[in-house]
Amino acid sequence: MPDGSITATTNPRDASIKALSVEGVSHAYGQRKALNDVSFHVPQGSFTALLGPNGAGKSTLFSLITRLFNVRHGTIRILGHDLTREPGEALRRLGVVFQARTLDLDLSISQNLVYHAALHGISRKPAKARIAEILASSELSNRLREKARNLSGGQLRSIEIVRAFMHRPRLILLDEPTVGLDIRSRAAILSEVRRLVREEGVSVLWATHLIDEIGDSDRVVVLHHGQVLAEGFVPEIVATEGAKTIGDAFTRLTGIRTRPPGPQEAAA
Ligand SMILES: Nc1ncnc2c1ncn2[C@@H]1O[C@H](COP(=O)(O)OP(=O)(O)OP(=O)(O)O)[C@@H](O)[C@H]1O
Repeated sequence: MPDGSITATTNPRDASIKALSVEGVSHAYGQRKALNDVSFHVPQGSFTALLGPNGAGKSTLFSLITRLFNVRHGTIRILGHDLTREPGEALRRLGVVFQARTLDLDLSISQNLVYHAALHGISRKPAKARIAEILASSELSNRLREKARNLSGGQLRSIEIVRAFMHRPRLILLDEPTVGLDIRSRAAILSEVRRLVREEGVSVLWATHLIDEIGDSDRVVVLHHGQVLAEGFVPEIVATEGAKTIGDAFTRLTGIRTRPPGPQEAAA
């Protein structure tokens, strides 16, 4: 029996079991090292930002956690379940929002969500109840019969987030979910995910290269050139770096100057 699996099964709320633990993970594309001995964790019930510039290795890491790639060096555990030794147990506790859009635009919003729920063994009635629960305070609850192609980019992303939450996973990965969205949609999506973290006690790993998406009480993992340069709550990282803000700390760690949102991101 793998380490931690008995405790994880009998007491999933045990805080000593991490929602995600990544230990000594490396990955290379041929000669190019994308991840180099990466270790960090996501505590249960936390919003953890994986902060890194383009090419840092965020998508590679997500490909390993979702098992698109095999973990060849190191160990990844989801709620104590080793991804290599117990892939079924690990993956059924996981929800994912990939960077690329993945809804079927010719199906209705409801059909997209009910179909996904069916893949997780959830039948139509409980699936519809779950959709209503997640979308209780959203205007999208009145548009479930519309084709997905009628929605804006931000609304499509919101539905992908609902879809990731449908089967009540304990850990959700979001790979740069606000890329290409205007500033208002970005803020709406971020606050919706934060609400679900609070209300459902789910754990989130939110990959981003945008400093302004990080809140003062978030945990942050700074990834650069495939290596973890810092991990901790924002005030800890800021203090350790002798910085004033998390943006400042990021610049000290990586040598990269942060910039305000670009024109598309800023357009309301
Ligand atoms: N299929 C691939 N073949 C070769 N090199 C790759 C491949 N995919 C990624 N890389 C390289 O691995 C490194 C990490 O890339 P990765 O896409 O994981 O970073 P990222 O942080 O997700 O960046 P982005 O935000 O641009 O997607 C980069 O140097 C990238 O060029």
